[in-house]
Amino acid sequence: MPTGLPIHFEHVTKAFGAVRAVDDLSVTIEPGRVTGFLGPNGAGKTTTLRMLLGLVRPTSGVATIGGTSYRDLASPLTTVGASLEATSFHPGRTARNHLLIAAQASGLPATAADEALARVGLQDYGRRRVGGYSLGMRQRLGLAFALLGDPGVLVLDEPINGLDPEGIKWIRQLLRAMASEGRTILISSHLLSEVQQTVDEVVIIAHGKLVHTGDLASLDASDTMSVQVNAADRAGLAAAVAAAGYTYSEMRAGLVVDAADAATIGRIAFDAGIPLTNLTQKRVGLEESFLALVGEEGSL
Ligand SMILES: Nc1ncnc2c1ncn2[C@@H]1O[C@H](COP(=O)(O)OP(=O)(O)OP(=O)(O)O)[C@@H](O)[C@H]1O
Repeated sequence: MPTGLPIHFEHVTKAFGAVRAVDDLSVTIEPGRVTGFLGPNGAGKTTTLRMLLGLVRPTSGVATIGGTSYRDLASPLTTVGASLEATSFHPGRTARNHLLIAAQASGLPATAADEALARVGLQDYGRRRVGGYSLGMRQRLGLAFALLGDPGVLVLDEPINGLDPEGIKWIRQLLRAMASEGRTILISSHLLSEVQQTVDEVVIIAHGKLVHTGDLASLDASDTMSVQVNAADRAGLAAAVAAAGYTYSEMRAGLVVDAADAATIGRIAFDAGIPLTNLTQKRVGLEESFLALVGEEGSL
């Protein structure tokens, strides 16, 4: 069984002229979990992954896999598998041939190609030319390349982008299964909603800087809870809520009281002698918390 290794970024900075694409990023990605690397377009995700894979040299800081820089890994392909962008495949060549060539070049046996094809569900299509592949099949083939050396660490840039619902379900199950085998799985996305059901942990960057890291639930902080409440005497309710120091917005279905819990709002209404017709605790969605963290850019 391949070993999942931690990924460390230590004070990693990459400047392109005046642009700090990545700015003093320090974070650890643990094995056995699926970690979502999130941020709006241009936040610096691809540059960070490229530094991790030795494709771009950091201006300062170090990125390591199990304590070793990619360039110094004794056996890169069996340590870390990566798929950075939609790889261009020769349309006239079969998927199996593409993989066989890559396996041979890396000193892996031919069986590695068939195993990778099977792992991504392309075993029945491996002898077809890639030119006839759908986008989803190409994505699977890209993943097969990443899996060729059966690595313990998987780094995938936007792997869900362009997949149909069935493909999304499939990759979700695959990544979760691989994490439960103890592998380290890092996947980037500019949309939290796209990876929300796949990831255990999130690392969020904006303008090259780390803005949040933790498990998915940590995004759903309690101070982002609100209460939806209504009464026949809505004006009286609004006055009582405001007098207790809460801010609210008025919706068609009632008031939405910010940063409040249902028990407290219920008591305020009771004390004011206002019978309620509705009292519901609302959580601000994860997506909204995410957008609040990454700022306006998040809506791109
Ligand atoms: N080779 C380069 N030369 C100059 N600027 C670059 C280069 N590569 C990236 N940048 C800049 O660095 C910033 C971060 O880009 P990066 O591609 O890492 O972001 P990203 O989060 O991956 O976004 P996307 O999802 O759109 O690819 C952007 O402002 C980009 O224009």
